[in-house]
Amino acid sequence: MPGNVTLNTRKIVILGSRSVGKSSLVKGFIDGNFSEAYYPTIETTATKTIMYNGTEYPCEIIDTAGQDEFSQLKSQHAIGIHGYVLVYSIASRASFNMIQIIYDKILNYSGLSEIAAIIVGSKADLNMDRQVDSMDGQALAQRNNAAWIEVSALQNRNVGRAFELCLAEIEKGNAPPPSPARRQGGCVVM
Ligand SMILES: Nc1nc2c(ncn2[C@@H]2O[C@H](COP(=O)(O)OP(=O)(O)OP(=O)(O)O)[C@@H](O)[C@H]2O)c(=O)[nH]1
Repeated sequence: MPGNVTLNTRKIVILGSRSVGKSSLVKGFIDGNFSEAYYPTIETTATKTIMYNGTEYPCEIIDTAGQDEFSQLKSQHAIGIHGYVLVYSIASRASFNMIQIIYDKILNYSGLSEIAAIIVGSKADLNMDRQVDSMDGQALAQRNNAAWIEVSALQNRNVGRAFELCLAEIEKGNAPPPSPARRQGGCVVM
């Protein structure tokens, strides 16, 4: 939304293996709809305002093409991004294994030691076909200091919550420094 960028605008990127339900998650969040049809994504950006702690954050949500271990992270997915939604399907162990690979690629590319991220187990309605225990998802998130949630776009379960938690992760990192600013040798340590 160029022209409408405010100080509060946050950029969020959705990454994960092909067909895990990234677009369905975004669509469910933006307009509350779900479709059985599968159209591989090239890349789209949606915008929606998320309320957090009484403040409105206009969010640019970038839905990407699915990744595999050989995909190169694009610079626009690693630079200038406030938060990440990393999606695997609870019915696909391979998609779960991709999360750490993607996470490490982001750190490598950006040079950051930590990012604001939520790890999302999608298709939670497919419990009969589950290949990833909730405990495994939680442990992965804990290891990477990320939030975690299971969602179902089909059942419209936890869809909005996933984005709110992502924003919470972003704003945790944006917390104002403890005041007064610590001074060392006359310099303010930022
Ligand atoms: N059962 C179930 N199916 C889902 C859910 N979310 C998405 N799907 C289905 O999974 C397929 C892939 O969904 P997409 O949202 O297109 O997946 P994607 O991750 O955006 O795919 P790429 O664009 O290839 O990366 C579609 O057939 C969806 O209907 C869900 O919560 N439950």
